Amino acid sequence: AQPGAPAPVAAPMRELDWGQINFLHTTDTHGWLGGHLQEAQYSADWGDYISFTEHMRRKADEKGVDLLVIDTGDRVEGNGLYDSSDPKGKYTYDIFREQSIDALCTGNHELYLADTVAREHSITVPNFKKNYIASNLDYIEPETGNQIPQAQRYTKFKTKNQGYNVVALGFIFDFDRNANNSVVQLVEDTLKEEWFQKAIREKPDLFLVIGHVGLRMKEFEQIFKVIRDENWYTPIAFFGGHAHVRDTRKFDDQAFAIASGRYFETIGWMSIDGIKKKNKGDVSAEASVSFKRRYIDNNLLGLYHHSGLNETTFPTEHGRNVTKMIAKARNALDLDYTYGCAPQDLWVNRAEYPSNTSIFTWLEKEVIPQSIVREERANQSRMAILNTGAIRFDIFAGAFTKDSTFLISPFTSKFNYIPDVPFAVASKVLQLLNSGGPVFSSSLDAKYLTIPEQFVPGFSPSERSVTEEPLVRILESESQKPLSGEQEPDLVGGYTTKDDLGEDGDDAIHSPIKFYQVPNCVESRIAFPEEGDPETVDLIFIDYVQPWIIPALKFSGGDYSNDDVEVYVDRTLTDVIEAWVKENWSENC
Ligand SMILES: O=c1ccn([C@@H]2O[C@H](COP(=O)(O)O)[C@@H](O)[C@H]2O)c(=O)[nH]1
Repeated sequence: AQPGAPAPVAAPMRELDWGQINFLHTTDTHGWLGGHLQEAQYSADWGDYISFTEHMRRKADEKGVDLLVIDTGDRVEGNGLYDSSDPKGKYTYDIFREQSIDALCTGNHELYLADTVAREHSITVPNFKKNYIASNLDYIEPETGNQIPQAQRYTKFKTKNQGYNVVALGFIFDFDRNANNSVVQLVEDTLKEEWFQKAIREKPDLFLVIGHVGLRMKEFEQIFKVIRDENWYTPIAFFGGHAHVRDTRKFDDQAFAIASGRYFETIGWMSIDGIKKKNKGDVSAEASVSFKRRYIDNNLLGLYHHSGLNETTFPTEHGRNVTKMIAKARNALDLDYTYGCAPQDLWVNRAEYPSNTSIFTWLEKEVIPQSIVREERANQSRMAILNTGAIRFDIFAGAFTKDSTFLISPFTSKFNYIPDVPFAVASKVLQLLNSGGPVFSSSLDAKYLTIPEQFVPGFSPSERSVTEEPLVRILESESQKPLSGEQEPDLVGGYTTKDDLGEDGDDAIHSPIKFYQVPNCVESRIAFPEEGDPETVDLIFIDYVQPWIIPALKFSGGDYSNDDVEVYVDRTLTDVIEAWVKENWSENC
């Protein structure tokens, strides 16, 4: 863990079930390689994960089974360690590559900006040359304009100890907001490609499908059907992500998918037993395969527990060195530099919106009205719209650092506007953005305005609960009682996941708390007349929302196009929040 990270408290634990093939999985780490410095439950860093993996690989060798390490993308955007350097990722690509990873793929965050796409192609792909898979993603070479696969389309390998033949595929969901030096092929079309049809006829002992794909999205289902039609009994292990939740989905008795949360809070564990090795010429034979899963809270006590080691025996030399690399990078970037002191916690979805503890209420009532202003139009009534997905993380009471600004909002979107929109038209926009529906084309689903945890309808984040109190504070106020006798233990708050395999997936047994739905967008009304409505307003919006704003205005009776849009404030939300905190929370903690 990083210097200054809070120490975790022991929780009652569920063990890891080992099988013939075992997997460790990360996804949507978004640059959190230093772990969580304000939450003890997730405070282990990438160096600790490397130590853990080394121990688990040794254990696998001792048991004569296999262990594969997977990462399913969105490694960038969301943490000062990645976002605050120039160029972005100056330190994180080198830190990430220290882990030995058997299969990895691209997420949508590696594709939003052309620079990020190019860095992925020139740094991460060669760093993991044999193991990086890009089944439906191409890169446009800047020198030639040629469209080439971002990486190999699939891999074939034999596992080290059990000698299983594996065919591995690596997908990104049908993402269409990628920069124009990348091409995402629809999954449905990829499945018809000749190479794919050949891959699914390789007759391996196991198909490994990794993807930056939410488990309840259509893409894994499409892939499952096509592989299963050709291979009636071959086990298929899916590793997904994107929705930022812990989840396991059953496709059939021999095909399961796991998603391992977000922000390096979770290390996913999947194990498979009962795989039948095919002899040459064998057709697929029915087998009784069992899949197990565990969501490991990423903290040192848990990692000691699962590796059977302790503070002295756990850190490996390699792991220790990577922990030092991270600390050095954090220092070089001055990530602990304090801009101010947050007087209270402000939650993304652990508090109701609107409320005094909602981060969106704070932005809507204080930050936006006080910050989003253009001098020459300061007296003009205005409405400013922000999508809730622009906010990625909570604010904890206490020091608000340079790092905090990027944890909350790492994006480079700025503020645009359309001047002098009739109020009668502009006032209908927010409701349309929040209700979604047929106003927007299918590729413009309004759910992509909100936080990823709400992407799946009816899949309430309240079922994926986290603590009511910041975990650090729980540690200070309570001691853990042993799980014995009549006494109910005081459980540390944390994830209490329900998935297709039941309610026993999390390694640490936690007490749950409530999560709340947040709207797709929020709106501030600024410089409005004291009485009555203005005739016209400046309609301001963070530029990510623009593709939805234009059809919403059309539907409301305003015939606007992208040509009517101008820059309002040429600063990112990250810059805006930083300036506001310096001005308003300037006292020391
Ligand atoms: O520039 C951006 C990019 C993304 N968002 C929001 O993030 C989600 C996607 O999150 P994942 O981490 O990829 O799951 C997107 O739907 C937007 O809500 C943004 O606001 N600005």
